[in-house]
Amino acid sequence: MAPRVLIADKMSARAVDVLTERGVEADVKTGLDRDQLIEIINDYDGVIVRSATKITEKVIEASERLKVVGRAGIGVDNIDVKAATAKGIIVMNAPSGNAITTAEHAISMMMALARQVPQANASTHAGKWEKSRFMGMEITGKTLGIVGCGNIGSIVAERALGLKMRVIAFDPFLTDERAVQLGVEKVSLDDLLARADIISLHTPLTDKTRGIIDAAALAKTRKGVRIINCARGGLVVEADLKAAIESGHVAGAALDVFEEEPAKENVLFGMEEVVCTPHLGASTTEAQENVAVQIAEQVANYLLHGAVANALNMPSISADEAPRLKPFIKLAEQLGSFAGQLTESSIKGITIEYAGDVAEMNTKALSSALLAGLLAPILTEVNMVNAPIVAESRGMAVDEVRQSKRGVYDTYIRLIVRTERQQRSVAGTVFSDGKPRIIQIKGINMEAELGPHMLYVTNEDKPGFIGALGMALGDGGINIATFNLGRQERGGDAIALIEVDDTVQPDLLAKVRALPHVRDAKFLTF
Ligand SMILES: NC(=O)C1=CN([C@@H]2O[C@H](COP(=O)(O)OP(=O)(O)OC[C@H]3O[C@@H](n4cnc5c(N)ncnc54)[C@H](O)[C@@H]3O)[C@@H](O)[C@H]2O)C=CC1
Ligand SMILES: O=C(O)C(=O)COP(=O)(O)O
Repeated sequence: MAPRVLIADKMSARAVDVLTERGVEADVKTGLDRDQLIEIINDYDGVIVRSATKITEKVIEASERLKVVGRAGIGVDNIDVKAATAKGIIVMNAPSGNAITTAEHAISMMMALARQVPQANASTHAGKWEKSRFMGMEITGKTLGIVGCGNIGSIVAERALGLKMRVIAFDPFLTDERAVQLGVEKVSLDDLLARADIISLHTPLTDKTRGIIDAAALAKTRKGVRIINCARGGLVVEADLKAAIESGHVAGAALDVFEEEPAKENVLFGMEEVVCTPHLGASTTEAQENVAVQIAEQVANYLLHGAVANALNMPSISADEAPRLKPFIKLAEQLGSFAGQLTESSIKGITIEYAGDVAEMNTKALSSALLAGLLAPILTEVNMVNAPIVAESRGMAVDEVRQSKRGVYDTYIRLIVRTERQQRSVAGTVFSDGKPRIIQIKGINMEAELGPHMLYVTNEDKPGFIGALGMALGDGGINIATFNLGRQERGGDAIALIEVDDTVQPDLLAKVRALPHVRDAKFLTF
């Protein structure tokens, strides 16, 4: 059955074209309220939104089928990424398609502020010809302070330098090299506030950036400063900005985004010094086409091929590597699951060894799959998306080791699990048939393919064990599909990994455990 995607906000029709061309069913239903969305969300494998539709925890909770939320744009503050992660739903955005357009809007806003274009326009249309009322500010030689010098902030910086401005930037993650490359001066926030003639905000809205321009920050700015916000409402405390404009300290502000959107009312509305647009930053034909195509391609690639790009809660897997990675993801999951089902005490830490070709693959994705397999038997609601966070929150140390080929196998993954009581290891490989095999357990070599029902027996290598086990299973009505044996040395520790056709019930398992030479027996499912 073809995957189905809901397009819940108005966007370029190219999104539908791209999805349908690739064999994904697309429905466009915009303007749904929360309850309407909850009612239909179960009909879809994916949903694509812009900033209007809120993908809240309630929507996520209601969705049993949803696998991916796509954002046709950058900011994902309308999506509960945490709730999606917990449920294994990938959240992806289109991080570059509207950056230029948004940067251009910030520059337009700066020009509009400097020359009071909107006010002069309204006045002229009204037939007033107020030539002496609109005295502007020349931009050349002025200092632009950019808060948040990422994708958009960098483009604004480049454009502003072209306008012969001096550009200073505050961004804790901006490297010295990047600042030099861009031609901006890296400064502290206080320095920026003290020196900038114009301040333009380009950070996401986070706990750290919320209210970054408040009364205290404004008090540190130069008299006559102008503020531009084309990032997110909430970065500027609107009431504080209003007060600073009224006092004459701030000369003007240009706002594309507001604390509450859609902004039908706002404390800043009606102020002569304030230029507003209704969240138009990304609204050009070019940008809208870019983000619609990009997100539709990403969502389709994920639903059809398991390729992951620009996800906020999952390592990337390219469309090229997805098919090659697939059997190794299965192997990693199986290794994790095998160890997880055997582990009875809390896991202190694990080491994942990637040897040979697999060491050159996307080990981040493989480790996520392995952790999901490992934690799934212990915890509910764990998956490849949230497993690394779950492991971290449980204080589980995860070490990755990459090494060149060792031993007879070209490539293999070995998992070592350390619990309070013991250390356990299991290794596997993928054969040329694309099927994963377990090749070593506790250092004992074997070659076993895991089926849905497996019996794992540890025993002493003594004559009679195999016959007794076969009899016990036969008496219990259990058919053996495959039988894999391995031992440390003659007469030493031995293991048997047996695929059976049905569930081995606890009473039969107890009988197997009671057989001579058996140390332990576990029934495992995959
Ligand atoms: N008005 C509109 O229509 C649009 C608004 N946006 C918004 O623009 C914002 C920036 O987008 P991008 O440049 O693509 O994001 P980005 O992630 O490339 O850049 C954000 C930058 O902010 C920096 N940053 C994070 N915390 C900071 C802090 N506490 N102080 C200073 N800098 C900090 C980061 O290091 C990063 O360099 C986002 O909030 C996005 O939602 C994006 C597109 C359209
Ligand atoms: O991409 C972003 O972050 C934006 O803010 C653009 O929002 P929009 O898609 O125009 O509702």
